[in-house]
Amino acid sequence: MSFGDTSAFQDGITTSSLNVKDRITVIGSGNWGSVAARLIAINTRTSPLFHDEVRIWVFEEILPSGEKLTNAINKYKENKKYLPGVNLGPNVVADPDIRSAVKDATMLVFVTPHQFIEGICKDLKGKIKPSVKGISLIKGMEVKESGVTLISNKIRKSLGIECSVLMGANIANEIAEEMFSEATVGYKGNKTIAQKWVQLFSTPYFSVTAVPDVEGVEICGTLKNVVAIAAGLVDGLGMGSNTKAAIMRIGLKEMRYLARLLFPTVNDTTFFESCGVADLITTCLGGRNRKVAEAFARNGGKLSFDELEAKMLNGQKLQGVSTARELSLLLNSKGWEDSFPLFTTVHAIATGKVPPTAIVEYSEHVPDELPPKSRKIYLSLQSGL
Ligand SMILES: NC(=O)c1ccc[n+]([C@@H]2O[C@H](COP(=O)([O-])OP(=O)(O)OC[C@H]3O[C@@H](n4cnc5c(N)ncnc54)[C@H](O)[C@@H]3O)[C@@H](O)[C@H]2O)c1
Ligand SMILES: O=P(O)(O)OC[C@H](O)CO
Repeated sequence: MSFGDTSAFQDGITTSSLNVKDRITVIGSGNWGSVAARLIAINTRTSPLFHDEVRIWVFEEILPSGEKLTNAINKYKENKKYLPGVNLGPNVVADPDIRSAVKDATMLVFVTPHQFIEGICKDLKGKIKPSVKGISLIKGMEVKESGVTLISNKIRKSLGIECSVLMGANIANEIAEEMFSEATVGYKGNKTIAQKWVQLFSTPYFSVTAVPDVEGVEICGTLKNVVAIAAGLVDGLGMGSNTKAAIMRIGLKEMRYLARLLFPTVNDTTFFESCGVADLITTCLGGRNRKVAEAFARNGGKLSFDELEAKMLNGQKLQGVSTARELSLLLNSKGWEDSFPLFTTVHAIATGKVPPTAIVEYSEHVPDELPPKSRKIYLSLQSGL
């Protein structure tokens, strides 16, 4: 049975075989969170596997109209701030209280900017039954002195629940407009729950496939945001398609190399799923990281990424700049900087240590093994750092 073929699931998972209907809560109501809730709500309205209602936890804020975002979502069935003009579905119910939002949920969908997951896990610790299943749509990671923690692993460890991931070439606004897209579920061990996630998300225009490589899927989604910053910089510098293609190729190579250093079990074939090369392409062509990086380069770095994010994204958050910072901590602590010139240069540019033009001023070489520390890889940072 093909995992992407949802019709076949009627044989695998039925209400009679499980005998319970799952209740879904989406944790996060930004741009992608709202679209994810909309996709899920389409399926819960029709599938006997799920309760009709989809709860969505909202980080409360006041709209320019003076209304609370939560009240506005419940009244208009629309997220006027993060997904204006799109009906979320009659069965989407917003709740600003995270503990009440997850009460009775059996399946939790985590979809917030990655910097907020620590606080969310603290709020939920001890409140979630171990039988609850989680899935993370969050593209990011946590780097501390103790090492790298992927967000799904943080959720697993903090809340003591199973956690899959869903990543892919998924610019949320396009999926809201029902343009055909693909996504990849990454799972560990439990195939049955992966099938259920596929069923929860799949629609005729959203084709989901599952692979047993949770780290591979998640690290692709996380690292491509840094490559998208590099792609936006070359756009802002007025360079052409060849340059951008070169950036994407080098970025993909660094993604693969780092993925294998951190998680040796990562499967090469994962890079050919939607979460890999397809997400890299769409983000470098049409994503927010690309867009803000282009503006950064056009301004010659005079406005910071934080300033541009606030000015251009109306509350939406970039993940690429913080991921570049986290990568820099990691690469520095491991002595791996020379092997990742693109990742390293993006961080140096974002922090103003070198100008945006530095993105094309290195000679690329990514060896198969860790290189000797003395190897000089790129030109710009020899003088810049
Ligand atoms: N937007 C996309 O096209 C897209 C597609 C695929 C994956 N993703 C990933 O999904 C994740 C969520 O992205 P998004 O687009 O839904 O969000 P977003 O960029 O629209 O972020 C804004 C969200 O952050 C919330 N927020 C602000 N301050 C907060 C706080 N202190 N605590 C908790 N929440 C707070 C806001 O209320 C809002 O819901 C990210 O990891 C992103 O990379 C996004
Ligand atoms: O808009 P971005 O750059 O955050 O990218 C959005 C998605 O991750 C694309 O799959």
